[in-house]
Amino acid sequence: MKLQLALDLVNIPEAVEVVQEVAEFIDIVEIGTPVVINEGLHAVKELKNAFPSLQVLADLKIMDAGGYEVMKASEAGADIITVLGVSDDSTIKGAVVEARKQNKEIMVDMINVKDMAARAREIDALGVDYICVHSGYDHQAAGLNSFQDLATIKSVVKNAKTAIAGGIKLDTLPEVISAKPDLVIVGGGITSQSDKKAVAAQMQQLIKQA
Ligand SMILES: O=C(CO)[C@H](O)[C@H](O)COP(=O)(O)O
Repeated sequence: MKLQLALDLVNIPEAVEVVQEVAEFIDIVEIGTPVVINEGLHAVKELKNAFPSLQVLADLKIMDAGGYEVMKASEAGADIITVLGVSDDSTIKGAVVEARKQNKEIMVDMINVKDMAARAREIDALGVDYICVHSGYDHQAAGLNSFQDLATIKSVVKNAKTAIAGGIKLDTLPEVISAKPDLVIVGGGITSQSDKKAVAAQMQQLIKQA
């Protein structure tokens, strides 16, 4: 099981500063959608240059033109690129084809997918690398989480790795770990803490014990 740090509410220098603090406890650093909107794919390039030993995920949440957008993120140095599960199969297929050419990975974000089991089965058959259940900020504000969705996709996905994101904190991490995803994604659960290093270290320890 791996730990991914999601960076959403920072600029590039702040992102570098946060990762410096917690790099030894994480496997993947995510350049969040708001960071890409504010800073462009340049943020991916800067973070990959600063931390070459970490995998960098570009959270583009691609909805169309999968091949082209994966190509651009790959050029910037992304190792993993996100595509939305609600997008058309042709978009996901295009993303996978381009990722294979560039030796990169595709994560499908299942945010707002209505029939989780049926869509996860279809997406798994498209050859993606990760399928991620996700309660975004708007769902979190409504008190939702993705714990049940994780169990649902785990029961149908045969090939892809499974991931979970959305509002995971130190106190909810044990419940997440007990469902055995391949990847846990944490943003505010680390970045909003005053001692980010201590929290990331505890999270890594819980994951390693699992
Ligand atoms: O993609 C995102 C929002 O759309 C976030 O990166 C993801 O939800 C993880 O952050 P947090 O743990 O703060 O919810």
